[in-house]
Amino acid sequence: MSRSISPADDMHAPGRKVGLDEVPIVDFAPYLSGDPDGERRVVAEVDHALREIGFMYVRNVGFPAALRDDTFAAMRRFFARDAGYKQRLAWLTPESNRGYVGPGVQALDPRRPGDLKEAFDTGAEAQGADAAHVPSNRWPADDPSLRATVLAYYEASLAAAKIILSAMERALSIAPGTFTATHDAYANTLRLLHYPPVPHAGPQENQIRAGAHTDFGSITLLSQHGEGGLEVRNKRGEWLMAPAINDAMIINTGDCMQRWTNNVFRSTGHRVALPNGVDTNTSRYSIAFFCSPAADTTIECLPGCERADGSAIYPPITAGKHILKRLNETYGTRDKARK
Ligand SMILES: O=C(O)CCC(=O)C(=O)O
Ligand SMILES: [Fe+2]
Repeated sequence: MSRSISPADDMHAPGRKVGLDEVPIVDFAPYLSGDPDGERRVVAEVDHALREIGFMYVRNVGFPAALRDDTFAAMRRFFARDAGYKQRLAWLTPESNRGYVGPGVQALDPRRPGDLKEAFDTGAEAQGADAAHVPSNRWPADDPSLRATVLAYYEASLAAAKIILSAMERALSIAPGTFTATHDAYANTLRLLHYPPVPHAGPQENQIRAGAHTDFGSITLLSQHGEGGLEVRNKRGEWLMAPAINDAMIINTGDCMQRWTNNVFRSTGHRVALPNGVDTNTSRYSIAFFCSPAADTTIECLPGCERADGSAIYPPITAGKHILKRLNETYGTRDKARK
């Protein structure tokens, strides 16, 4: 079934099922066991996955399954509310990047119509004096358990992300803390996603659930509910279906990490297609935890990642500037969608 697809031209042809040699499953149990051989093995697996494909499934990274189930239940409740309720919590600016994003508002592939999805973006709550510069979450006042569940999910995701980031530091032989100590600030985004049913006559030409894109930050931790729908582009340009696997999260590296590592770790294109390529009468839910370094972190070629001649591909940039630029590109359609 393997075929060569030009991603730009073939929006609707479904991908083929991914092979585990292509997106491997990395079991973190040996990494956390304290056994040096086990640790080395996991680090090597992470290194291979992120250099070769930029995606991996991760198991046993300490994320509580019950919390994932609770969060899916809470977001199902939220997205079932009427449009007016959700719109009162609307996402307002790329700078704040918090709140409800309605259908068609974001186009992850800016050359395409807006994505057939709705989202709710949240982040860490400001502590003390940080409130002066940290954007506020836009929680619904009548559902305190949504806030509590989502904030718990945020904390558990950050803890899991730090374990993965520490393995990545070891894979690159860079100073411990280079990644783990720069991801504590308020730059991470926890995004709840709902892809509603798509009626047969619904989509515009080339409109899918999430257009082909790369992620903006350092790593993304994704939980899919049910059947999946995520597709990952391999080096040959083929779309591979990456279904939900029990007890595993999908991890991928984003543009910021690719830039930081001078392209050693890949930021790989992906999208969410329609299950049968045309329409669907089922909803899909997913949760993405987008990790980004603190906004003032300078992203420049890490030691050991230089090209053979010692040079770097990219000039230095701050993480905040880089992420804001990418957000702005994908929200170019928002004024159109509101009309
Ligand atoms: O919903 C998904 O499975 C992936 C969404 C995604 O790639 C994104 O929002 O960046
Ligand atoms: Fe993505």
